[in-house]
Amino acid sequence: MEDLPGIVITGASGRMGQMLIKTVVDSDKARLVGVVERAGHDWVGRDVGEAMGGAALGVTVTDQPLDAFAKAQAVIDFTAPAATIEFAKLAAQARAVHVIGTTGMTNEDIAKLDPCARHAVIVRAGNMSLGVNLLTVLTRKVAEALDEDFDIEIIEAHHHHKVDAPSGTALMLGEAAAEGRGVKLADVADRGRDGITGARKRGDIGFTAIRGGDIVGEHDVLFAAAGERIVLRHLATDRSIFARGALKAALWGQDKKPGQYDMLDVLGL
Ligand SMILES: NC(=O)C1=CN([C@@H]2O[C@H](COP(=O)(O)OP(=O)(O)OC[C@H]3O[C@@H](n4cnc5c(N)ncnc54)[C@H](O)[C@@H]3O)[C@@H](O)[C@H]2O)C=CC1
Ligand SMILES: O=C(O)C1=N[C@H](C(=O)O)C[C@H](O)C1
Repeated sequence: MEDLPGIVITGASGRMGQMLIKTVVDSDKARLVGVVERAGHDWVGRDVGEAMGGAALGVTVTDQPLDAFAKAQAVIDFTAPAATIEFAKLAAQARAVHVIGTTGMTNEDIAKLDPCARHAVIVRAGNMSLGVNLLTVLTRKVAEALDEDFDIEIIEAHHHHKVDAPSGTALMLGEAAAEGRGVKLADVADRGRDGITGARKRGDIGFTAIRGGDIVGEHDVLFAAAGERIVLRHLATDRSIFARGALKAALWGQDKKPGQYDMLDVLGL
């Protein structure tokens, strides 16, 4: 047990934090060595199992990430962009694999990961599930096969707590579609239609975000032409798919050279 990779979970009380804690505790391939919450959170100082409403796990929630990371082989981080950038610096200092599930990061945020990846392995993906990563491969292939007579639209739906749009997954799918078309997503993305928008521009990739209730995550990639439509769809019904993918990434990263990777690398897709 002692020689299994030690994992720290950040954002312990969050929807994904709690799912990740359960996934690591139930795994026979890793052990939970630390959990982090933001300073001032009422879980700090408590046993995380009890804070989650169950039996004690012998791991106390801390607001001192570096102390926790120093004891770990990997950090799994589904929090918020500003926190993730700080955690990347600390994970690099601790030489721990940093698995980043946080979405809503700007290009400037992402650039701040570059110096960290010189010292440690970073695996980052807007969606850690096998199904969505396979969908990105299919999306690229379909976009490659069709010309601009097919309008590409990405429609995503999430729970009403979600703070960023389009979702990280929608952007991954958009990148895949743009790659298939041989264009840059930044040049063709249409992300905010409202009012008199004018007719759709040929070649654009459109995004629509639905927010409501407890939807875990749904993504459609629509290829619409005159007389026919193709829809590629992924429906997530349980957050465990993201947590399992993140743990797989943390284990995969153990023997890799410092650098930035994604789930296509982890899954070999
Ligand atoms: N890549 C993927 O497969 C997936 C990514 N996500 C992303 O993960 C992120 C979190 O999602 P949820 O768990 O639903 O959100 P949430 O709001 O339930 O949890 C976020 C947690 O992070 C904590 N946090 C914020 N700042 C912190 C700091 N400085 N130090 C420590 N903890 C801090 C909050 O207190 C909270 O507990 C979002 O960006 C979401 O889009 C969610 C599901 C799957
Ligand atoms: O915030 C969420 O919940 C999710 N976020 C990720 C995203 O932005 O795509 C992944 C998943 O869809 C759930």
